[in-house]
Amino acid sequence: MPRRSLGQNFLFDLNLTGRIARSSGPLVGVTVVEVGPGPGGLTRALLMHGAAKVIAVERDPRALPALAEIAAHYPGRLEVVEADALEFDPRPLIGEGPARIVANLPYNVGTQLLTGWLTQEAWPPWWDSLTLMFQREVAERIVADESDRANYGRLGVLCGWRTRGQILFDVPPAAFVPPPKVTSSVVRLVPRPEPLPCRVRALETVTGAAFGQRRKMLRQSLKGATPDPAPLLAAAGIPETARAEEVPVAGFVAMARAL
Ligand SMILES: C[S@@+](CC[C@H](N)C(=O)[O-])C[C@H]1O[C@@H](n2cnc3c(N)ncnc32)[C@H](O)[C@@H]1O
Repeated sequence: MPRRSLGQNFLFDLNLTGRIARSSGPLVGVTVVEVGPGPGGLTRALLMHGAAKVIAVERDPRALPALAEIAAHYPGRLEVVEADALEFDPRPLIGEGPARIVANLPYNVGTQLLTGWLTQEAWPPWWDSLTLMFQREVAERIVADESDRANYGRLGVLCGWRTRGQILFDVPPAAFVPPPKVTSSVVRLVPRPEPLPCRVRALETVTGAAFGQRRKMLRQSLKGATPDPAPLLAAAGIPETARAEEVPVAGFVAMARAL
């Protein structure tokens, strides 16, 4: 029985799992880290489409027998780790060559995992792309910039700072077992090789304050980050009367650098 508390909505449609696997980019020679393989529909597709190795990190031990069966079909290419992906670092298991992350993520921890992958200090990161399934509304927040004020926020700034992202396609609830309440979307994010330098912490402080009171002018909302926001705004060339949702990613980075 799928467990709601673990965000278990499984995919069995071979066309769909194949489409997700292929949309991550050419797989031959690539090591894929898959979070939450569950019974292994997407895992199997990644292996069928040529991934050199899949490191599958699953928290639910009930999925292990099905994954062991897949591993037996692809000797030496599937490594299953029973762990909480929020705490597990796959890097020691990755050998030479390109690595990437592909996952139909558990919705309850999806954004937390994404934030973890985007906030590591070392950049470019160890992965060459992220191909991830989210609820449609979360996907829209991930790719939003200031031209999409309804969805632009902390997540959009973080993703836009370090990656280029796009929504590839939607997946209807009926494609999952059991069906979730909302439409899902597959998002692909590719690291920017040289994002504007700034400290992750400073950026999080600035965006937290600015979007925490998004209807207020920045000269007010940024008091959550610094007692006197005026010099910060001047250094970044942003009017004191601007609101968070009007400021492009580069503006937030400039403020974080001045903090
Ligand atoms: C949305 S299901 C996707 C399953 C499978 N990839 C598929 O597409 O059919 C999410 C999976 O993530 C697992 N999971 C939930 N929380 C996890 C965590 N913190 N670490 C690792 N796996 C987790 C669940 O047990 C479940 O198998």
